[in-house]
This record gives sequence, C-alpha cells and structure tokens, in this order.
Amino acid sequence: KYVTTSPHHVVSNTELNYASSPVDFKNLIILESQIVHHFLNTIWKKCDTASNCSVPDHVLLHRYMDDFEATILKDVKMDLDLFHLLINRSLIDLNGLGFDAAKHPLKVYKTIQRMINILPPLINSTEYTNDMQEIKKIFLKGKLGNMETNCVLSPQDLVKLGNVAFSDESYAQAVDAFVAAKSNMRNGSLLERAIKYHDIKLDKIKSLISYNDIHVDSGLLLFDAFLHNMTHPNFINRIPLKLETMFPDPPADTDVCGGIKYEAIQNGYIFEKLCRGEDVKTRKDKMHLKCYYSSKSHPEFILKPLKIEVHNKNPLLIQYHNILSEQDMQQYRDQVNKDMKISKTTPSIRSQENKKTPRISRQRTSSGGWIQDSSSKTFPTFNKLLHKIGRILQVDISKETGSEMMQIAAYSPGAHYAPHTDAIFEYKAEERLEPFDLLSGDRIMTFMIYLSDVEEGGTAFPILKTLVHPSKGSALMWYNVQPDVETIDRRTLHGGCSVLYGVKWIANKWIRSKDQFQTLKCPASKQFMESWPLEMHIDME
Ligand SMILES: O=C(O)CCC(=O)C(=O)O
Ligand SMILES: [Fe+2]
Repeated sequence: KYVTTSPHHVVSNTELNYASSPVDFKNLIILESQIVHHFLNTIWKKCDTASNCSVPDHVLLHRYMDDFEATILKDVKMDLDLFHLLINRSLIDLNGLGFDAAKHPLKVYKTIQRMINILPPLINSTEYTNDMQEIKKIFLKGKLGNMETNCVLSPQDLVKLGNVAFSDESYAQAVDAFVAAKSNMRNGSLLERAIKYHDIKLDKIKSLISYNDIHVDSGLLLFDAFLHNMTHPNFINRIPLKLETMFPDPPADTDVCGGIKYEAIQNGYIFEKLCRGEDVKTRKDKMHLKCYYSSKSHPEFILKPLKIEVHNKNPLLIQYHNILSEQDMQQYRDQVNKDMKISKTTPSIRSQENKKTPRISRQRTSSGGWIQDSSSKTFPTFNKLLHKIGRILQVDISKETGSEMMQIAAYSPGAHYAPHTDAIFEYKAEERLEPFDLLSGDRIMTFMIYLSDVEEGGTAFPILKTLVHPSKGSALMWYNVQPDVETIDRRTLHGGCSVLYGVKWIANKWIRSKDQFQTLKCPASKQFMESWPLEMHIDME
C-alpha cells in the first residue's frame, strides 16, 4: 500500500482496453502464455505416460492438441500476418512477449480472437491514432484474415475514431474515418433514419454546415462537402460541432450488419465489459441486491436454510450458495468425463440448414455430456439432488417430461458461450421440435450449478448488467419465459465469459413448462400469473 510507484506503472484493472492499448495487449499475451505454460506443465506432470494419465487431463490434453492442429494449418497464417502488422505499427516489442509469436500461432490466434470480442468502446486519447487506423483497417470489413468477426465497425464507431483523429489534428485520418462512416451507412439509409428519428440534431448540422433544407440526397451531398472542406484550417476553426451528435445511436431494431440488430451489438459490448469485470450497474440497480437465509420454499430448509443471493429482482436472478458437497460435484464431473463430446448448438430458425442436427459452433466452445434422471437409481446422491432442485424451485420434476436430463459442460481456458436465451420454442423451427419438446413445453427456467472454481469465466447477463461469479457448489436460477409461459423473456439474455485459468464445470437442469401447471394453482388468474415468479422465491418485505 505504501510503495511509491510512478503513475505510469499503475495498472488500473478496471480500464484494461486490449483493443486499443498496446501495453494492455502485451500484458494479456504474456499472461496467456504463462497460463498455457502452466496448463501444459500440470498435464504433463500427471501424465508421464499416457496410461498413467487420469481421464480428465488426458481428454483435455487431446482437445488442446486437436485444437492446435486444426487451427494452425489453415486459418492462422493470414491472421498472423495481420497480427504482425498490428504489432509493427504499435508500441509492442515482440521480444518482450515471452514467446515467439511465429512459433505459437495458436496463442496468437486466440489472443486476436479475444481482441475481436472487445471491439470499441474506443479510447479518447490522441496517442493511439495509428493503432486505431490499424484496428479500423482490420475491422472495417468485418473480416480478420479468413475469419469472420462478429460485426463491421458501425458508423458510430467510425465517427468516434474520426473524432479522436480530429482532436489529434490528424485531419487526413479523420476524413478517412468519416468517409468510411458514410460508406458504412449503406447509401444513406442510416442517415435517412437519423433524419427521421433525430431531426433536432440534424437541424444543428443544417445550421452548421449549410443553410439549405435537408433531404437525404442533399444531406449526403452536404456531408461530402463537409468532409471535403474540413481539412481546410479556416473551416475547422469554425466548426464547434460535436461530431457524434451527427450520428446518434440508431433505434435498436436497425439492421447494422446483415441480420445483426444494433441492440445485439450493444448487448455484445456490455457482455464483454461485464466479462472484463467492469461495473456497469447504476446505484439504483444495486439497491435490490441482497443476501439472506431463506427457509421458505420447503420445510427441509428450516433445518438447513438456503443461502440466497439476489442478483436481480425483476426478472428474478438468484444464486443459491453451498448447495452441493465437493464429493458430489466430483462424482458428476467423473460421470460425464468418460465420454465427453464437444458441445453443439441447434441451428436457429433463421439458419439455412435444414437439419435437426445440432452443430459445433463458434458461439459455444465447451465440451459436455448428459446425466439421465434414471441414473439416480444407481447413483443415490444424484437422486437426492433432483429432489432438492424440485424443492428449491417448487417445481415438479418427478416425471420425465418435467425437465431435461442434466447437462454437464466443461470449459477449458479460452472457452466461452456467447450471449443467448435458453428458451427453445421461438428459436427452433417448428419441424425441428422433438416430440419431447411438444410433450414437455418450453424451458421455463434454468437451474445452473457451478461444479468448479475458475479464474474469470463467470456468467454475464448484459441486459441485467450483471456478472455472476461462478462459485463452486452454488447454483443460479432464472426464468427464460414470461409468466404466460409462452413469451420468451429476453431480459435474461446471458452467456459464459471466457475462462482464463482452470476448467469451468457447470450442470444445467432445464425445467420444462407443461408439468408445472399441476403445481400452479389458479393459473387462470392474470394477477396470480404476474406475481408468480417473484412470490415463489423472494421474501417480499
Ligand atoms: O457457462 C455459463 O456460464 C452459461 C452456460 C449457459 O448459458 C448454457 O449452458 O446455456
Ligand atoms: Fe444458457
């Protein structure tokens, strides 16, 4: 605490920005290389010979090596070239990285992948204009080498880049960014929307740039003129214009990058922020946060109350702490370790694929397996757990249709699950619904247990601005549908952040809707349905 350091050496954890700070980027790579080194060492120590290897390590090692082989050959080369470009132009000293980037393309590749996920917010410092130019070059087309990134830079992002360059008096670069912003508006369609939704701000442009009336065409022409003139010093001095007001955020349903809605991109940014540990909750949001002991849902909990942490009240997001013993958790991990497979996701309703078959995706990079409810006959602790879940949630999972088999998933370092909702009826095309789905109804709620402790790798809820720490032995519960049990509740959009160190194990129990109507009294009363999700679990004071 009392060591004096120069301010330049103080690393602020809350402001890491790998996408635009070469220093943070370099630190990330060093950290990653240490993790990989440690990871391999741990495995090799336990596996002098393959036969001596315990199953989980063996599986992990193979997966790691497969991943390495698969990526090294095809995709990495282009990305590596771009990475070098980025490094050459920035302040990163390759010798200081702790490993030779050329010999470790997988590490480089993964590092770049992280960087893609954390595109803007862009910093407002002039120092990094050059790096930003690189970033812009890489991300402008939404492609990094052969790899599709989530999105191209939006006009808003480009205007922000332009602003930085502008205040840096790098006018050529600023013009470049603004021209790109204009071309990303796709023939003015966004400008047209901006005119429609934000005429006041456009009035401002009108008065600043020209005295003519604004129409879309003339708006674009004026913009051109503005870009053309802005490098002229006399003109610049006369612009008191805050450029971002020209490009206010578009409405949430704007299609920004071919099918991706602006809202999805915003949520993606918040997801990444949460995963980096940034606090995005306001003071008002925090007022509802609470921890307490509860014995409400079943008399069993009078003897051993549930330790409850409320992360969000409406919609409900609750974490139940210490509900499983280490011994039980070890059993669940062992149970699926024998034949773990790479996790798959079901193609969405929008996807061109006709098949029902789930596929391996970049959205979800964990591995997993299932434990059938019937294993509870030979597996007594599992039986106990199923009963306990029923009592905690006050749901009926005694029949096969009440819930899905328990899904166990493992994420190794770097693995993640992009934001999604768990409900399936709206998402799956009708012909893809299984008979089981039709009999059991939608995934009314999720009960997700953390079976291990990891560094990072929490569960982030961008709309609820909440990051849940994956503490071992605790379980998280939320609703995927609204009280009518049919409309999806998008507010519980969530995803698993990348794991930094360790292996994250989770167990998912998805409660299906149809069997629950037995336990819900008076479902016909609208009032009851509206209060149902809250009253069941929260001590309303
Ligand atoms: O890994 C996590 O934290 C989230 C997992 C998840 O959302 C899922 O399996 O559906
Ligand atoms: Fe999920």
